[in-house]
Amino acid sequence: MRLTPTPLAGAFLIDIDPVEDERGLFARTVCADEFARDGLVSHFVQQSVSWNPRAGTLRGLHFQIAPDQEIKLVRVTRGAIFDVIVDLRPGSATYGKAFHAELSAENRRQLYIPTGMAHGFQSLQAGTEVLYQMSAPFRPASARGLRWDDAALNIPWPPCATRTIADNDRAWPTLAGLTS
Ligand SMILES: Cc1cn([C@H]2C[C@H](O)[C@@H](COP(=O)(O)OP(=O)(O)O[C@H]3O[C@@H](C)C(=O)[C@@H](O)[C@H]3O)O2)c(=O)[nH]c1=O
Repeated sequence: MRLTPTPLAGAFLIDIDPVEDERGLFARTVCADEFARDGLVSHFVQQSVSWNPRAGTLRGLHFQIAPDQEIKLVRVTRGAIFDVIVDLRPGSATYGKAFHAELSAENRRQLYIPTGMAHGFQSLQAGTEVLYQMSAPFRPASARGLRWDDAALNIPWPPCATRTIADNDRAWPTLAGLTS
């Protein structure tokens, strides 16, 4: 596995180191020892799947507040996403900054998201399936969101003919609104 730090401290892109032969490939996707070397946790308490039949489906930006803040490990098992995180850690040198990466079934890339970040994605292909592992259980009372199109975040969402977004995701506050 190759762990590459992102500009947002504590967030990593994780790529596999495949061993290939005539049958295909084999590769580790989580390793407690390798994760621990870079300070990553590998104990997750929930795993969830997100199915997106249409391209242009946008989910997010989501996070949970204390005491239910969660680490997420995200990968795509079918299709592709434009995956986004935003640093919401008070006092962080990159507070309010966004980072994005393309995760796909083809590139098998994972994004490790530490606590204190909002997360969202846009599906880039019809029939995209996203698999999450989470370090803390889902608690509806702690679930919060941030506006995906807040101009202050300057996220270069890929253009698409039709965007599918849930009403609650259209109604989250902007970054300025989160702190006021
Ligand atoms: C997130 C979540 C939702 N649910 C339920 C609540 C609701 O009835 C239904 C759909 O929930 P949502 O509309 O919040 O699903 P969705 O908008 O796909 O939420 C997800 O968005 C991405 C961006 C993330 O980062 C995830 O952690 C998660 O927040 O599933 C769970 O049971 N467990 C969970 O972990």
